[in-house]
Amino acid sequence: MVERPNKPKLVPLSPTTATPQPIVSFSDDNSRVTAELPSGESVTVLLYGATVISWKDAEGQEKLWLSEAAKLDGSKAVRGGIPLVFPVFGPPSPDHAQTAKLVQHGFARTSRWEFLGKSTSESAAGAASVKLDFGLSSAAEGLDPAAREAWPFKFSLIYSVTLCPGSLTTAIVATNDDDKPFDCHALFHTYLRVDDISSVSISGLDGAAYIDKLSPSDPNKTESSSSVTITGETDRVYTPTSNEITVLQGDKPIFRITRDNLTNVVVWNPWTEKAASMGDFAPKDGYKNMLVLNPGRWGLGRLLSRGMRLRGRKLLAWLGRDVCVLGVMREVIGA
Ligand SMILES: O=P(O)(O)OC[C@H]1O[C@@H](O)[C@H](O)[C@@H](O)[C@@H]1O
Repeated sequence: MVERPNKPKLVPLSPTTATPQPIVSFSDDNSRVTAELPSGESVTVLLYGATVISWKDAEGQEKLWLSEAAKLDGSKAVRGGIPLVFPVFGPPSPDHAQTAKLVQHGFARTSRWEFLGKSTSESAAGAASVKLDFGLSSAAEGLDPAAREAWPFKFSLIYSVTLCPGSLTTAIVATNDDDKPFDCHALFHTYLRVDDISSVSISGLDGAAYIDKLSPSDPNKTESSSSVTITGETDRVYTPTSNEITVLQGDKPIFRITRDNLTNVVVWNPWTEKAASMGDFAPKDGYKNMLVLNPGRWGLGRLLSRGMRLRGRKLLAWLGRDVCVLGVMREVIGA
């Protein structure tokens, strides 16, 4: 090689001051995906159920409650974090033929999802965020085998978990790939971690109609309090008028949950006896440190088949409702 005395210097291909990027890593035999932001926040998702099992803030503080006895080996739905509820919420009703054979809360939380990839973005202020996408469909190998028989529809789901400095967003898009319509529910069963349930209150439910699942003889009620507190077993399905609810610990807002296209919010705390009866709930007084809020859609969520969607455009316009796709459903958690 000939040496040239005035050889030009190599120009670096990328600037040496590149902005730090989120790091995405896999662990436990590729069964978990963790994303970490340069600012310190992190989220971990188990492919089983696409269950978010950890979300930490920039200081490393865990924001979600996860039972110490939760099964993380794919043998049971995870007790804690954010299990996904689809296509049925609660015990299926024997009166609804389509979902009657499903198990409580459906199969999304007990199926192994596929990791579809990550995308990163940067805000104008330079803050990096990361989106993790997961997929499950009727053709997927990971679909809970019992589900195919119990709910024989062609469908596909894309679930996205976006971590930003100060917030976590979950969104799901459900599509009917079948030639017949189906009804479905979809909820994010979110176990929020709180310091002490006795000083927690929830605002944003004032005036909301709700179904009190613990009062089957008289279930239809209206929330009269602007500050709902939890003082015993609670299991209610709210239809709030506001898209934002705030969870406060004392006077301090600790979670602000914004819903987009999600009609309902379930408020659940098992309290002493129910917690004691659940084998995977530990410690038994863990109910003092958790509040389950499930933003989601309970009630009619009818997805039309592909053919009907095409044929039905005019009809849908006439009905004035977009029932083609369940839509993007999102909860943003962050204080
Ligand atoms: O024990 P699972 O199936 O996870 O359900 C826990 C709770 O989930 C809540 O969302 C329901 O409203 C409760 O009725 C139910 O007990």
